[in-house]
Amino acid sequence: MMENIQATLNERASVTPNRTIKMKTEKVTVHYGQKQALNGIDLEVYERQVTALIGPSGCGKSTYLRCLNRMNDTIDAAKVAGTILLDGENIYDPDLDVVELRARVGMVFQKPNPFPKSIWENVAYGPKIHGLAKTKDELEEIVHTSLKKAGLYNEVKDRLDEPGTGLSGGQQQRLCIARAIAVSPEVILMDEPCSALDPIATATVEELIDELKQNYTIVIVTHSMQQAARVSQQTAMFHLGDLAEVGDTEMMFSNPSDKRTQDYIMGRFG
Ligand SMILES: Nc1ncnc2c1ncn2[C@@H]1O[C@H](COP(=O)(O)OP(=O)(O)OP(=O)(O)O)[C@@H](O)[C@H]1O
Repeated sequence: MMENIQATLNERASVTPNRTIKMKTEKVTVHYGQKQALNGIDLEVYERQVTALIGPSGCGKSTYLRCLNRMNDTIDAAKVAGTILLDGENIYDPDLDVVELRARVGMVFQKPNPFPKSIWENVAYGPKIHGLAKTKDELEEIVHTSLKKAGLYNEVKDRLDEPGTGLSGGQQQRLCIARAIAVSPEVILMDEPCSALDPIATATVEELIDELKQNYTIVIVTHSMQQAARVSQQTAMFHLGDLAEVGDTEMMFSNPSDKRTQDYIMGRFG
């Protein structure tokens, strides 16, 4: 396992780290009723980089991800406390519109979830409700560009009026990525985006994530150590609601300092 991850790291082109902070959380806690799921998370997410959240099942990765665009607000039992900043601005500021926030910080889920509408409508819906296009031509342009950026255009350009749900799983996930891109997000949150995909579709989505980081800040929850090593520049290891360790992905996998990270990467638990 470790040799494979090391080989993956060696294959990666070396990247100059960008240390512009896009999002920052301070002392973030989440309770579901009486149960505390996050115990005070301090983490910085860097602009135009991929941050991977790893850790054993139930450690709070998805809960943390949902903090970043206030998706926990949609769960009645969830109570979030602490500070969450986007470009230095508190995302709970009363002046900040939550619908606007979720356009700036988009989300792609584990299971591809296209709307039961045409491929075109799936992508056009967001720009329409956010009033991003003044004319039909502009809307058309956004749909085409988003599908291209999601690496799906060539496969669907002749059937844009067919249902999104008729695509393969991997295509559906790229359609969901196109839908997220269509509203010009700054950050894209991905919750195990490849877990329902086969290895070939997974490789396509991973390549896409690598390209997307040129324009977007990405935070991805993954159970796959290989995937974290392949796609991310920063890795955050969660354990029982704590942030066990965070650092440069290469450093985390080659020389983790926390025993919990070592054990997890070596496959001793989780
Ligand atoms: N809607 C909810 N209501 C109550 N408890 C929840 C809810 N969502 C998550 N939890 C609890 O919070 C803790 C963290 O869950 P979370 O889903 O964030 O972990 P995770 O690391 O993403 O897990 P997995 O890798 O299995 O998806 C778990 O104990 C879980 O049972």
